[in-house]
Amino acid sequence: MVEVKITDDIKVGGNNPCFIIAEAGQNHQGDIEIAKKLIKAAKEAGASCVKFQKTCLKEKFTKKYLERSYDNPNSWGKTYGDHKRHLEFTESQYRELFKYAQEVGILFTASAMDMVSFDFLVNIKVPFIKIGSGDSNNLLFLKYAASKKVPLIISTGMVDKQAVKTIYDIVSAQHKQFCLLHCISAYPVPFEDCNLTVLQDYKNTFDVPVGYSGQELGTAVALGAIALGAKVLEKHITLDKSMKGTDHVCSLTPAEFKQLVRDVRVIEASLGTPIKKVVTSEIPCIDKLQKSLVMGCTKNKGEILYPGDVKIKVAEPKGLNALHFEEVIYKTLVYDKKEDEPLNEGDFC
Ligand SMILES: CC(=O)N[C@H](C=O)[C@@H](O)[C@H](O)[C@H](O)COP(=O)(O)O
Ligand SMILES: C=C(OP(=O)(O)O)C(=O)O
Repeated sequence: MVEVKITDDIKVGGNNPCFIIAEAGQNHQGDIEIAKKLIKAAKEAGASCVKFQKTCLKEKFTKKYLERSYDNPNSWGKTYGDHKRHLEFTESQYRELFKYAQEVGILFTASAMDMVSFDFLVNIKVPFIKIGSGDSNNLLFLKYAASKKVPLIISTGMVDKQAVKTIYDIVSAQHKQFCLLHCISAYPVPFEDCNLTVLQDYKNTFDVPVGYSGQELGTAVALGAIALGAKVLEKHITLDKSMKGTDHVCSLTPAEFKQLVRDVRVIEASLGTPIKKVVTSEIPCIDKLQKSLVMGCTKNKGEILYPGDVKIKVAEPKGLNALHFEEVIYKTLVYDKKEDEPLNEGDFC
C-alpha cells in the first residue's frame, strides 16, 4: 500500500486519515493580513494544511495574455496582468506567510503554477508541492517536478483518463511519492458534472493515493468523496463568500470548513470493515429487542411442533435466535411447554 510521506509524522494514503487541504488560493485579495486570517482559520477548522497559489506571471502567461482586458466584477485591474499582479504575493511575503503558518502550527504550501515558482517552493522547503489542473496537460513541467523528488499532489481537472495515465506514467517513472486528485475545473462545478465515481476508477488504476479537489458548492460532494476512498481532500476556504474574486463563491467559510473536517472524521470512523457481523455495540439492542423462538400455544411433552405452534417474539427470557425457526418445526417436544415460554436447544428432538 503506497503511502506518501509529507512529514515525519504525516503520511497520506493507506490507513492514514484523509489529508485535508484548505485552499486559500487567492481568496486573500492580495492582502497579507487576510492571508494570515485564512491561515488561522484553516488551523482552527482542523485542516491538515493551508495552501496558496504561487505564480511567476511571465513564466505562466504570455505577454499578450497578461495584456488582455479583464473587465468583470471579480477583477482587480483593467488587464489580466494587473489583476494577477494585485493578487500575487512576493517571495518575501511567502516566506512571511510560511513562518506565520509555522507559528500557528499548520502545514503550509502552495501550488506551483510554473517551474520558477516550483523552484522557489522547493527552496523554502514546503512539505509538498501541489500541481493544479492548469498544468495537467503540461507534461514538461510534470516531468521536471517529478525529477526534483519532492512529494507532489497533482490535480487532474480539464483532461481525460488517457492524460491522467500519462501523468501517472511520467511521475511514477521518477518516484511514487505523489497523489492524484480527481478534479473538475469549474467555479462552481454543477453537481451532475462532479463525476465522483471517477475516484473508484483512479483507485483501481493507480498505485498511489487518490483524492478529490472540489470546486462545487457545499460539503456534501466532498463527504461523498471520502466515502469513495479519497485520501486527500481539497476545498477552497474564504473569510466571506461575498468578497470579490472568482473562487469565493465555491469556497467554504471557516465554520463550514470546520464542520466539513468534523464530518470527514465521522465518515472515516464509520467506514469500518466490509465484513458484515454483529458488533458489540448492538448487544444491548439484541438483549432488548431482538426476537426469539417461543411457544405459540401450550403443548405437552411428546407433541409435534407445527408451524403455528412456534412464534417469533421479543421475549424474556429469550429463546433460540429466530433465525432457527425452520430447524424447530416438526420436532417433538421433550418437555411440557406453556404459551410464550422460550424454546431452546434441548427442548425438542
Ligand atoms: C485552474 C486553476 O488554476 N484553478 C485555481 C484553483 O482552483 C483557481 O483558484 C484559479 O486560480 C482562479 O479561479 C483564477 O481566477 P482569476 O482568473 O479570476 O484570477
Ligand atoms: C488549480 C489548483 O487546484 P485544482 O486544480 O485542484 O483546483 C491549484 O491548487 O492551484
